[in-house]
Amino acid sequence: MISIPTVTLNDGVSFPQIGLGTYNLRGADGSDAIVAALESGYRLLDSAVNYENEREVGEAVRRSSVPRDEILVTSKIPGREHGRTEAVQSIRDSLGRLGLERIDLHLIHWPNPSVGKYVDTWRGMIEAREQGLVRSIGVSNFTEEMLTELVEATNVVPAVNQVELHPYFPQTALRAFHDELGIRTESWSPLARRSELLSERVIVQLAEAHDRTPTQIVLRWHVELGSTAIPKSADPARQRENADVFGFSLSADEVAEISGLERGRLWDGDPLTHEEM
Ligand SMILES: NC(=O)C1=CN([C@@H]2O[C@H](COP(=O)(O)OP(=O)(O)OC[C@H]3O[C@@H](n4cnc5c(N)ncnc54)[C@H](OP(=O)(O)O)[C@@H]3O)[C@@H](O)[C@H]2O)C=CC1
Ligand SMILES: O=C(O)C(=O)[C@@H](O)[C@H](O)C(=O)CO
Repeated sequence: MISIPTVTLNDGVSFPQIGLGTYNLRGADGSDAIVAALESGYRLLDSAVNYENEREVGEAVRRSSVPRDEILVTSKIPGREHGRTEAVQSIRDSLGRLGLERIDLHLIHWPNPSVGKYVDTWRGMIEAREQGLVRSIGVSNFTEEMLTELVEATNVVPAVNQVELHPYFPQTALRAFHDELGIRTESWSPLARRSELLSERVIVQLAEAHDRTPTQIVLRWHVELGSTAIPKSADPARQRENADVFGFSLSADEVAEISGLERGRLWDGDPLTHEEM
């Protein structure tokens, strides 16, 4: 079994350096895939109300041989459930679907600035944490300005900001801001959804030099940046490949070479304009 090292979040919780994305893992196959990941060493699962797979995630947690306390389950509040009381209710509903007594990390999925309720939603998340419904609270797709607004309004710094991050979009400025505030960066679509990234010359050459796969080079780059990547794979062998990135390292020059692939967001996911309900 692979042992995935952890870091400590700003609320004292131990947080794995690699987790499993679960977007599109649904039904019996989805649940089997999540069990396989837990059995091979994954301890962090990333779900959301909008993935419509909280039942499968909860079932996988119960079916696996891993003790519940060792697993961190993440879910996210969708845009249509923004607001202070709505957030608490959304979390209760997620708990019901998951069949769990506590969610380990809960995030605001998208800020949806035109709706104007993310600060109230954050207040609801703080209440949910006080009520013991969730352990850690954080956000996703938040900009520097939005993070500042949350902290100024509530004095509570999110534990995590989960954002689009891969070698085509390294998020250098936002990561530096996270470091200043003590927010853990989490990378969504860390493999750029298996686009041409994995056949980029620099990635293939580094894979040959380190006797690793291109995917492992990309995921080790996330580790070197200090961001928790949550690659999604339905395949147990690829899940193991993705988690097995702690037996080698990349030099600062190699990290910089990979970051040189920067060209911007791959999808239309600018949180100032992209909204999801
Ligand atoms: N907060 C947010 O707004 C967002 C959050 N997310 C989260 O981030 C997670 C990961 O992002 P996602 O968009 O799924 O994309 P990823 O970058 O994780 O890429 C997933 C794709 O890569 C393939 N893949 C995985 N491992 C390998 C491998 N070793 N070799 C070759 N191909 C591989 C998968 O196929 P296969 O399954 O067949 O292995 C799948 O097609 C999501 O599942 C979700 O949990 C994603 C988007 C937005
Ligand atoms: O996967 C997620 O968490 C999302 O927010 C997705 O909706 C993502 O933005 C997407 O797949 C857009 O096509």
